[in-house]
Amino acid sequence: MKITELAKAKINLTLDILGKRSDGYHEVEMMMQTVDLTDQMIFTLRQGTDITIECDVSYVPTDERNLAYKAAKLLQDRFSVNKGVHIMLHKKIPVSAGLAGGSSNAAATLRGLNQLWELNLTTEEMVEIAAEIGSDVAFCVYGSGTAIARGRGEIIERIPKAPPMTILLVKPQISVSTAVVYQNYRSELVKARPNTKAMLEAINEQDQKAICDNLSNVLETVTFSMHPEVQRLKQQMLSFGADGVLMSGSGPTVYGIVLKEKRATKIFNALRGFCNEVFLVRTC
Ligand SMILES: C[C@@](CO)(OP(=O)(O)O)[C@H](O)COP(=O)(O)OP(=O)(O)OC[C@H]1O[C@@H](n2ccc(N)nc2=O)[C@H](O)[C@@H]1O
Ligand SMILES: Nc1ncnc2c1ncn2[C@@H]1O[C@H](COP(=O)(O)OP(=O)(O)O)[C@@H](O)[C@H]1O
Repeated sequence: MKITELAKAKINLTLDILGKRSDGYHEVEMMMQTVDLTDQMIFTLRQGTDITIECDVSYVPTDERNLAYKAAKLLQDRFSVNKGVHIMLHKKIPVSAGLAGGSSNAAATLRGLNQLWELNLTTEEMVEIAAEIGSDVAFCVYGSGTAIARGRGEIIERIPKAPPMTILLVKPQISVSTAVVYQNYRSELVKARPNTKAMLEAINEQDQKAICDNLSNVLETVTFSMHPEVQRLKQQMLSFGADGVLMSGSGPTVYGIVLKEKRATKIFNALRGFCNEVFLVRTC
């Protein structure tokens, strides 16, 4: 028996930090949006209880460090499952990019194994389990759409879908650690905080221009100071004519919303001249 699931990347339309928590995490308020850059995952039932992972790119761990493995093991232990699985992961989402690739794989594993192992879990039950794997996994359980994430990211309020928009994603050839970025966050260095209410209104009214005007991420202050080339990339995308540009999550991916289709293709080609990893995607 085989189950196929698609794992979508996310971008943060807003990301605000409200304070530091006693558990070491940061209290966040962020608007999350899926885009149609997807990994494909194929789950095949195995005899015995082994969990094995195969991936078509060499730099993703295929052992217990893989978030998909963690999700499978958690389900197996929690529900005393005496079945195994082989997971084939076709990777398209750049790794350590601020696009929640690993989290989305973990969420797709919860959905896939819920079917393969016939666990009959509700979405809400999967969301609860997701929080034990990572802060971004809960949002990814829903598969697609727009939401506000609070707490350490695991409390999800689903909101109306953002309008369909063309997005350019650019992943610079550097690696940033989410933990290090959060550790180095200093609220006094933030000049303008996100206005979540204004962004919500913009989405409710399907006002693309207002969405572009309200993009905001307080973690830019940290990643830009560690890697000035990420800030330069943002400036470049704005000067090329993107309508709104923001770093996603802890970075280093920078995305641009381009409201005119023809202009998006032009900017895409210009960026491909000097960046390896550029993707033209849509909100979904
Ligand atoms: C910044 C964001 C924005 O969507 O995304 P990415 O850049 O990773 O895509 C998320 O908050 C990342 O979520 P995720 O990548 O799941 O984080 P986790 O594995 O739970 O935590 C990694 C580390 O980040 C820090 N962390 C994470 C979340 C949070 N609310 N406060 C924190 O301080 C902690 O130091 C933790 O050890
Ligand atoms: N299924 C997975 N896909 C990608 N990376 C994974 C996966 N499982 C674990 N990782 C590890 O998780 C880390 C963060 O990866 P990723 O989820 O792509 O980052 P981000 O949340 O910044 O988008 C990397 O060090 C990577 O090796």
